[in-house]
Amino acid sequence: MARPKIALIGAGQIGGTLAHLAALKELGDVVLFDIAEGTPQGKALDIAESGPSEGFDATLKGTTDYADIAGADVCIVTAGVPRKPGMSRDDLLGINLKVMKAVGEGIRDNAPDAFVICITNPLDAMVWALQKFSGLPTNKVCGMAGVLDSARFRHFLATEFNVSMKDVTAFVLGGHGDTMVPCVRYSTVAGVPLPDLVEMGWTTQDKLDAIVQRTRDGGAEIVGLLKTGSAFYAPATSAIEMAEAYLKDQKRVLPAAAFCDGDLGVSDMYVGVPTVIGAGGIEKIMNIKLNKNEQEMFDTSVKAVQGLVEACKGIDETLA
Ligand SMILES: NC(=O)C1=CN([C@@H]2O[C@H](COP(=O)(O)OP(=O)(O)OC[C@H]3O[C@@H](n4cnc5c(N)ncnc54)[C@H](O)[C@@H]3O)[C@@H](O)[C@H]2O)C=CC1
Ligand SMILES: O=C([O-])CC(=O)C(=O)O
Repeated sequence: MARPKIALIGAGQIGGTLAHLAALKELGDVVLFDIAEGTPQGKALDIAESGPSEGFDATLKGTTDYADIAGADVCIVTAGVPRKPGMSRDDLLGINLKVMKAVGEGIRDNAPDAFVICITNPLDAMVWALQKFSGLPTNKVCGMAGVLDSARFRHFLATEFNVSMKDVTAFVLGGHGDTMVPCVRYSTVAGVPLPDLVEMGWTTQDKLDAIVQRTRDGGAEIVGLLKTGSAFYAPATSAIEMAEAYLKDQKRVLPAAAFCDGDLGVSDMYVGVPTVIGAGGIEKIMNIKLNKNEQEMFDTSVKAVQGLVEACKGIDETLA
């Protein structure tokens, strides 16, 4: 049977890392697409030349021609620009919206059956626009942010508790911005919720609050350190986890920016919610119950995303 085909739209920092990871894991044959002539070809050849040492047979092709993504099973979109220190993700909206239009049309015309994972920021508004521009079914278009934000939360928690990352679960919901909602009650160490761990004296409420805030600021922390761009290793790993769940029909329960149609009280927009990802794409949204405080934070986050969606409609009238 032919290997699955994975198209990576954008061959920058995340795109290159995605290609490397997809090849190392032999998830499928990789096509790297970018508008910068030479970049996708150079990265594809460089990674392919690591194949003999790593022992993978997956093929890699770099291209500036959308025709080469034809028939892709998965498309992961990182095309656009990242932020620099002093910028918010929302500052990227105008420039990246134009990129989403070109990418959406490219996917629509060449890979209409793909499962599409958008990474480009500001994430929730960009995935909303990408779905509109591509016209693909909403269950086949989603955004990656929650897996990354939850991984950051898990990393900070595991370090604080001095336990294995494997035993820490976490859910970060809402929009991928300053208003994201790390769900303390639904995050656990081996099933024991974080509030219980505070009661048990494993940490203090102040320390937990600081970890929640560090999680919210996780992207900005890396931007401040790198200075030339934003995080790319963990974002790529997170999207690969989602792509693998789809390709292997794993039915993984992962937070993703998914199209909500009344889910968690949200209608007609994309926002971070717990989902089940399998061969059907976003197969289910878990309509978890939020308490009053969580609901308030989630509503604030949804409102922030709604504002960005309205801004998109103001810029491109075909979206209105
Ligand atoms: N959702 C999330 O959790 C995260 C999102 N991001 C976002 O991901 C995006 C990509 O980040 P990086 O890979 O670090 O940026 P990068 O600048 O390294 O790569 C972006 C690539 O997109 C290409 N590009 C620009 N316009 C294009 C078009 N019309 N068609 C195809 N390719 C095009 C550029 O030539 C460049 O190679 C940024 O918007 C960033 O903010 C970054 C980290 C996490
Ligand atoms: O912070 C940024 O600009 C990139 C991003 O979304 C993240 O790393 O979470």
